[in-house]
Amino acid sequence: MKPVLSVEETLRLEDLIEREGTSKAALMEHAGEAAAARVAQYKPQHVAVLVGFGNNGGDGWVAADILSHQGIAVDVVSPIEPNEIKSPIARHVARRTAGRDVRVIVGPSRDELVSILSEADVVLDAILGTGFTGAVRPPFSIWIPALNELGLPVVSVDVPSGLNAETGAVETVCVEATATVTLLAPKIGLYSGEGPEYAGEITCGQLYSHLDEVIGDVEHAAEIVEPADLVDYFPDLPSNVNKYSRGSVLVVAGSATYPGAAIMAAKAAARAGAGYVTVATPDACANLIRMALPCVPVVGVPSDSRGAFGAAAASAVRELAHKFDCVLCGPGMTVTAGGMQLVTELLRTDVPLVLDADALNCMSRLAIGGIEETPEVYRREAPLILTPHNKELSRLVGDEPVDDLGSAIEAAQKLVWAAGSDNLVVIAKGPSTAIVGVEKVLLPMSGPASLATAGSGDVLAGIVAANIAVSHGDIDCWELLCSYAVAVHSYAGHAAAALMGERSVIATDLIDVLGEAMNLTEREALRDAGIELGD
Ligand SMILES: NC(=O)C1=CN([C@@H]2O[C@H](COP(=O)(O)OP(=O)(O)OC[C@H]3O[C@@H](n4cnc5c(N)ncnc54)[C@H](O)[C@@H]3O)[C@@H](O)[C@H]2O)[C@H](O)CC1
Ligand SMILES: [K+]
Repeated sequence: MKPVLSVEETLRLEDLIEREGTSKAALMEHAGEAAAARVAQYKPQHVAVLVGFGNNGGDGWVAADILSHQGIAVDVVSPIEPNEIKSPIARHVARRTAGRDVRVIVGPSRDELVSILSEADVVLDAILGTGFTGAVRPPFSIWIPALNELGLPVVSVDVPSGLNAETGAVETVCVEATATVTLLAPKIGLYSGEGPEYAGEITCGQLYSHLDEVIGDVEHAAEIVEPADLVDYFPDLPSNVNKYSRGSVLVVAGSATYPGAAIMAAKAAARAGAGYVTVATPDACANLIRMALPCVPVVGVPSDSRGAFGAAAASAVRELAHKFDCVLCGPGMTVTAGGMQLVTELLRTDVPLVLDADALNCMSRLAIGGIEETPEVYRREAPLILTPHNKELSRLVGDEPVDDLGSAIEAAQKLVWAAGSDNLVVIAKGPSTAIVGVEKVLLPMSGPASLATAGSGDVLAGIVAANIAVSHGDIDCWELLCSYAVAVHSYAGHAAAALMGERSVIATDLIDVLGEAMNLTEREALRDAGIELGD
């Protein structure tokens, strides 16, 4: 796993490295080398380097010098003369570079800038980095749209200029990078908010050779899950299993209004490897679900007058629950009094539990002002996995706003820290999904846009439940097991898009390609881990 840092954590890391004997000036030299190396991959003959007032600009000045030494024509565009730069380390490298074989243009008009940029094969964006806050001010508010309009390859240093490195927010304008060379460690804003849209391909500049020895001493906002991290999490299928010992899942879901959600969750659980899946659903929709799922036993439990779980459903489901390796509750169940009793009852069982969709909304009604105020309601010995999207997560924490990765992580941490259990994991779903446990925040491989379709969450919940059932509790890191499930869901999005076209994928397509998605996840993990693949 690769650490992802907040801005404050990055500054702390730089200080720590300085105490170990490597100065910030030396880091800037390495940052410039990393940026120049990334630009050189384009094999350019002419490069324009846009620099700002700060140390991000300093990295750009260093890179400009290196590129010109490689025989590349380099234009450096700066808002001020090198002598006027306030940061001593950036001023030093700017003066050094200006005295060498580069053309320096200070404070160009928009037209002059466009004509300089038009001569370049690649542009290096070293305008603003982690020191940037608020809305972009002139002259950069003029430079950035002019650059974007030209559509040239752009390599951004650390973060695309205009992107808030902490939140991923873009207030006004932001460089649309082809590639970003982030420094020391990726910044959380690259994965949050609008970061993924603007950053292009992200690579990390290795500025310090002993990083592994010090990075553990700085807290990190999150960690990126790499394919090789998942090698221990594939459910294998020994020949001596039977349908029960493979892993059994009870899907408590559906209502007369939303029977399809129960069908999709159950089918996904079966396709994701559970040997025995059963659905418990209100009587009112049981027959319809039976017809749709010939391989799955469907148990009807008492309905209320609207065809949702009724008051007597909770005890009927509790009797069933303890016979299964995992219970998934929520898809399509709607929020009713009977549903709330059902969720309360399931939380009290000792069976691993996945709560999704309206089970989460029922849970958030169990406490006013945030469920984390009453952790005894959801604190339990057995694993509990919550799979909220932003709105559901917001309701769980008393309607605190949750609108980007950072706020989702914060809200999820409130829940897991209040319960304080290793077995509680929140899969905070969004364009960038975070998996939040009491000690870890993991960022699994992010899924394609084809996953943004109704029912996609029901499929993910089924995959998670199946993997818990198949593991039989033999798991040392629930966050990684959840990352595996999210990776399979993402690969299903890719595989379904390849078959159906990205805009045409519907949730049932994801279920049909789950077998292929699991194979893809496994192959990628083995390849990343350097394990030989058979033919
Ligand atoms: N992480 C590392 O190991 C290293 C990082 N380096 C680079 O340093 C920058 C951070 O540098 P800093 O000087 O703190 O900030 P910036 O250059 O990002 O920007 C500061 C500069 O920008 C001006 N500014 C701030 N907000 C705005 C705005 N809204 N509009 C216009 N201008 C704005 C402000 O006035 C300052 O002058 C980091 O990203 C790395 O690239 C080092 O090289 C060392 C190694
Ligand atoms: K930048």
